[in-house]
Amino acid sequence: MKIGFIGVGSMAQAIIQGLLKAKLVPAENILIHSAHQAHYENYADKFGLTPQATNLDVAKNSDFVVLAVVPAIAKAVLAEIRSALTKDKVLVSIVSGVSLERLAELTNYDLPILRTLPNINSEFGQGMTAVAVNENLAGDQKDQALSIFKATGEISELPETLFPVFSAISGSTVAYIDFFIDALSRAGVKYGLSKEAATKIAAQTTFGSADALMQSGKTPAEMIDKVCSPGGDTIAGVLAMEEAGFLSSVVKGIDATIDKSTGKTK
Ligand SMILES: NC(=O)C1=CN([C@@H]2O[C@H](COP(=O)(O)OP(=O)(O)OC[C@H]3O[C@@H](n4cnc5c(N)ncnc54)[C@H](O)[C@@H]3O)[C@@H](O)[C@H]2O)C=CC1
Ligand SMILES: O=C(O)[C@@H]1CCC=N1
Repeated sequence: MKIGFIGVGSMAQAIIQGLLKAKLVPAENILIHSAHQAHYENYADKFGLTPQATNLDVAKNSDFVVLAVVPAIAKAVLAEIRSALTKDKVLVSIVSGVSLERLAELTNYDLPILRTLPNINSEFGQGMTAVAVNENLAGDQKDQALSIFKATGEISELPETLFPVFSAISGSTVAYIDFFIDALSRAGVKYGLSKEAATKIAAQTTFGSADALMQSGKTPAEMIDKVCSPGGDTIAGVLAMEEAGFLSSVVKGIDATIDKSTGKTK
């Protein structure tokens, strides 16, 4: 099983590192090409991957061709590799906002296609990836395609209509959680902690809270209630955060993310 990456930016590197840690395939079975020769050749050299001179070579020599470029150039790159995309290969897209129908239109209608929306936590095996397949992808070929993302975390098969909201509360939310951790850490610095100590405390607390929530099977509201002692400190903090607009600020951020990914805003 050879997995080729077209584009070796932040997201492709996270998936590649996750695959290497999971040992899904030998490193040399990962083929890469991107816009910057010095970068992709050094990266391939460092991790034992196989560099390819062109996007077309990646497509010709891989069983799974992962399109990992920004949405604006997806069309041009697909035109470049279209002739090599035969139906014994699977096109795997991680590109935000490009539908299965559009991917088929830009390639060949008999091509097996997996559309995904991963997140950057794939690097450490803690990814969360939405997946949707077209009618040409089934059986072993589908299982193998999904195994790429199962190796780097959890997957969720979703209708494409829900991809924008998934992308907002997962792909983009990695940044929003870090934004929250940074805000907590700055509050810690305000009261005398070093930035390093405050960040570690805030990050471990975020990690532990997510883990406890999932292990307990309780709702977030139930977990909040367990921490809010009657007449205590936490309820005072929750009310002050809400007075400052915590909930509506988060939802407005998600609204803006969805509007951007669906082309409602520039
Ligand atoms: N960064 C993230 O957390 C996530 C990103 N995505 C999607 O992943 C895709 C890539 O995003 P990032 O990795 O963040 O962007 P990036 O800018 O870090 O990476 C883009 C890569 O494409 C390469 N590239 C540019 N022109 C090329 C060409 N003509 N042929 C081959 N390679 C070319 C660049 O050299 C670079 O390696 C986007 O479509 C984005 O929607 C999806 C989910 C999460
Ligand atoms: O910011 C972006 O456009 C991509 C899509 C989801 C996460 N990063």
